[in-house]
Amino acid sequence: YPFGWGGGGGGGGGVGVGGGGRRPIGTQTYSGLLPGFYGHSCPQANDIVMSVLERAISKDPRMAASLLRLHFHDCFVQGCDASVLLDDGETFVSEKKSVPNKNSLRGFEVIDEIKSELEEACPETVSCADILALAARGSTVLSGGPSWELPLGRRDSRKASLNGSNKNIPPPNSTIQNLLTFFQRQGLNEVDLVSLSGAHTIGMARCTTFKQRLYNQNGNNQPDSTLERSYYHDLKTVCPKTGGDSNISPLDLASPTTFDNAYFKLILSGKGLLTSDQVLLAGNLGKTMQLVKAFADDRALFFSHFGRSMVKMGNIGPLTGYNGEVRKHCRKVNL
Ligand code: HEM
Ligand SMILES: [Ca+2]
Ligand SMILES: [Ca+2]
Repeated sequence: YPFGWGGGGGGGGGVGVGGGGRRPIGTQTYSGLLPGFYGHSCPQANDIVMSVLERAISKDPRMAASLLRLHFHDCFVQGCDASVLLDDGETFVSEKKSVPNKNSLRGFEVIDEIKSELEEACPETVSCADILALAARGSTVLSGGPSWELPLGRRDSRKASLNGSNKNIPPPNSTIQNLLTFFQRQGLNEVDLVSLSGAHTIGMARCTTFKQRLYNQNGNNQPDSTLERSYYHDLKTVCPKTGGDSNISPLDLASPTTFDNAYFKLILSGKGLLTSDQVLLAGNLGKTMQLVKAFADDRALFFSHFGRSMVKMGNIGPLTGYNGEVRKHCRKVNL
């Protein structure tokens, strides 16, 4: 697919920043969400999330990455409203069938397990959208990454958008300009782009998402010149010219299950896996190049920016108050 996951640029208008707006209050951004939202109604919510996560991640260390990614793929489509968790409905098609999501997103059973434990402890109280946000933070922490104060109170959508999912999630062969446009559409900037890309410090990617770099990056049957030689040869064994499309390779070959800043160090040595990783440096955009270097140099700096950007991403277009609902099952809307 010459333009990544289909859609490419274009469209998408209006999805994202809706409701809430973004009034600055001190250094925080106002979203209508509050860290203490379940303080009385379900004080044990985070503990329940963490205990399910601990079990799931010790059984499958990649699960932390998969859950972190779920929150991202939720927030970029209609805002952080758990739309990504819905199976096909009567009036909409599941986002699980979109090009970026199908045969790719994982972790739905873990979210179901968290939801069922929460329904037992605090019935009809904690939204699926908040579960995604809590699971993303918990997964980061359990992988050795930072924690942050997490605003809560998102409500769940009554619909999904297959089209929004195809249009709003950036493809892996994006240019730096492309990436910025996708992020700006969600109210996110260059700093957020670089810090949130640092999520690729954990997890895996399928051959199909980076094959073009190995065999035909610019339509000239040549590999991507920004790809380091020995890494290029290693990748070819995982991802042959024909077949093997669902073989997987770590996004951060140095520490694929540890949340650290190795991802940025690898980019500095030409070992970013996806085009979208390597262009943060090779795209020749001063601001993102400087940030890659700064984060490679200073893990604490990366961690503090990552937390801040995760809060910003988590504040995209939430449903609050009487909008939306608290689903009883994360895969379907309430009757
Ligand atoms: C900047 C634009 C981004 C692009 C183009 C991108 C693209 C991708 C692709 C192609 C994969 C591999 C999927 C597969 O092969 O099935 C992936 C995996 C992943 N992405 Fe991103 N991503 C981006 C940003 C983000 C953000 C903002 C986050 C979270 C904050 C994130 C978290 C992850 C994680 C943790 C994985 C590994 C998932 C797993 O192992 O199950 N990505 N990404
Ligand atoms: Ca959503
Ligand atoms: Ca790592």
